[in-house]
Order: sequence, then structure tokens, then C-alpha cells
Amino acid sequence: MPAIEGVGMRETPLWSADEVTVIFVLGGPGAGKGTQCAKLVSDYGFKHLSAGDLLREEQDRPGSEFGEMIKTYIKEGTIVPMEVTIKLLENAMKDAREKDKKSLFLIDGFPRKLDQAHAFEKSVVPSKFTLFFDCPEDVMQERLLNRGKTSGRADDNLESIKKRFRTFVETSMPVVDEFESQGRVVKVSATRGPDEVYEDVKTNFKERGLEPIKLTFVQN
Ligand SMILES: Nc1ncnc2c1ncn2[C@@H]1O[C@H](COP(=O)(O)OP(=O)(O)O)[C@@H](O)[C@H]1O
Ligand SMILES: O=c1ccn([C@@H]2O[C@H](COP(=O)(O)OP(=O)(O)O)[C@@H](O)[C@H]2O)c(=O)[nH]1
Ligand SMILES: [Mg+2]
Repeated sequence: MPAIEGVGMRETPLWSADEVTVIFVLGGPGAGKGTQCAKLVSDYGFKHLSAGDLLREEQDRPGSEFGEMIKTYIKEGTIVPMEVTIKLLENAMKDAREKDKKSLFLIDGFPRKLDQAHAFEKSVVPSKFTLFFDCPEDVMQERLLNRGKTSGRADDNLESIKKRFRTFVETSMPVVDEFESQGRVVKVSATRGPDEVYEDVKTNFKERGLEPIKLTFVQN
């Protein structure tokens, strides 16, 4: 990947909110962001971009100059510097627009730090709103330990989970609070089962003018 340049330095965003719709999906580790995004993709035709997945892909990419750094940050549950994450997101969005003509994005697990929220909205595109999944730590911890049995992730262990919770409270919740103060947060309780949580998501989306895609099957 070319050296990062220009991130956060643009005077105007790459895209306007009319050209590209971005919904940030936030919530603690294990709140259910990925699970709900999968449902939204199938019903609303969003392109799902998980910042964590993009980082893990870059970490494992042969020859990546950021691999070791990303590995350390993820194990420690801290937030990778914005120059890397925003560039990965921007490249993935450009790809999706060129290949799949996508302009509706769910950005999952980003922004987790205020400076990254500001830089992304200033240099890539302002978000339409943030979908925030609210979930108590004990529920998230149980889910993550269970996920850790099969995820193979280096951070689904109790030591990393505790660090991730601390990062979430100290670094990521300020992002949600700022967006909330701007009236740009849709907050959904994420403690019930996946389907019940998704019902609440759909209700909230409808109130914001977002409707599922009606698949019309043409009889040949
Ligand atoms: N509403 C839910 N109730 C119970 N388990 C859930 C729920 N949503 C997700 N899970 C499970 O909890 C774990 C974390 O879910 P995931 O969607 O990966 O969350 P996140 O992306 O926020 O970390 C996964 O094992 C998933 O299957
Ligand atoms: O914008 C981001 C998103 C993720 N991460 C790192 O990637 C890890 C895993 O993020 P992911 O969203 O995959 O975890 P989840 O919340 O889904 O368990 C985080 O703990 C961070 O260390 C990051 O640095 N910046
Ligand atoms: Mg996730």
C-alpha cells in the first residue's frame, strides 16, 4: 500500500453526503455490530466494511509495512493510527463504488477515536448517522469468550477483552457522545437476541426513511 498521504488534509471531503451514504456502526466489543451488519446487508443492499476486518487483512498481507504494528495494536486493544485505517477504508470504498456501483456503506467498528471521526468526515465523507449498539460489559464479555472458542482471533481472550473494554470507554465512547450531542446517533439496546435487536434496527431505519429493498422476481 502506498505511503499514506493526504488523509485528513483535504479541505473538502472526497464525496458529498449526497453522493455516498455512510452509516457508522458502533458499540462495544461483542455488542453485535457484525451480526447486525450482516442482516442489514441482505435486506438493504448496504456494502459492509468492517474496519477491524480490513486491518486484519492488511496485517496478514505479504509485504505490508504495517503488519507488525497492526498486530500489536489489536492484541493490546488500542486504536491503530488513523492514517492506516482511513486509507484502508477509503480504498475499499473506492473499490466498491467502481466494481459494485455501491454508494450505501455500513462502516462497522469505526470511528473509535475522536480525531479519526473528524478526519474521516472532513476528508472522505460526512456520515448520515451512527447506529450505536448499547450493551453491558458482562453480556459482551460472555459473547466474546464464546466467540473466542471459534474465531481464532488474537484478541478474543480475557486479557485483551479487558483492554478493549477500557479503550471503548475511554477512547470510543467520546465519539458516540459527540455524535449524540449533534443528534446523529440511533441508539439500540443490544442485550436481547439477534432477531429482536434487528427488529428495533429496522423500526429505527424506517423512521429515518430507510426501507428494505423489495426483491422483485421477474418470471421469465
Ligand atoms: N444479540 C445477540 N445475542 C447473543 N449473541 C450475539 C448477539 N449478537 C451477536 N452475538 C454473538 O456474539 C459474538 C459477537 O458478535 P459480533 O457481531 O461479532 O459483535 P461485534 O462485531 O460487535 O464484536 C458473536 O459470537 C455473535 O454470534
Ligand atoms: O477503526 C478501527 C477498528 C478496529 N481497530 C482495531 O481492531 C480491533 C478489532 O476491531 P473489531 O471491530 O474487529 O472488533 P469487534 O468490536 O468486532 O470485536 C480493535 O480492538 C482495535 O484494536 C482499530 O484500531 N481501528
Ligand atoms: Mg465485529
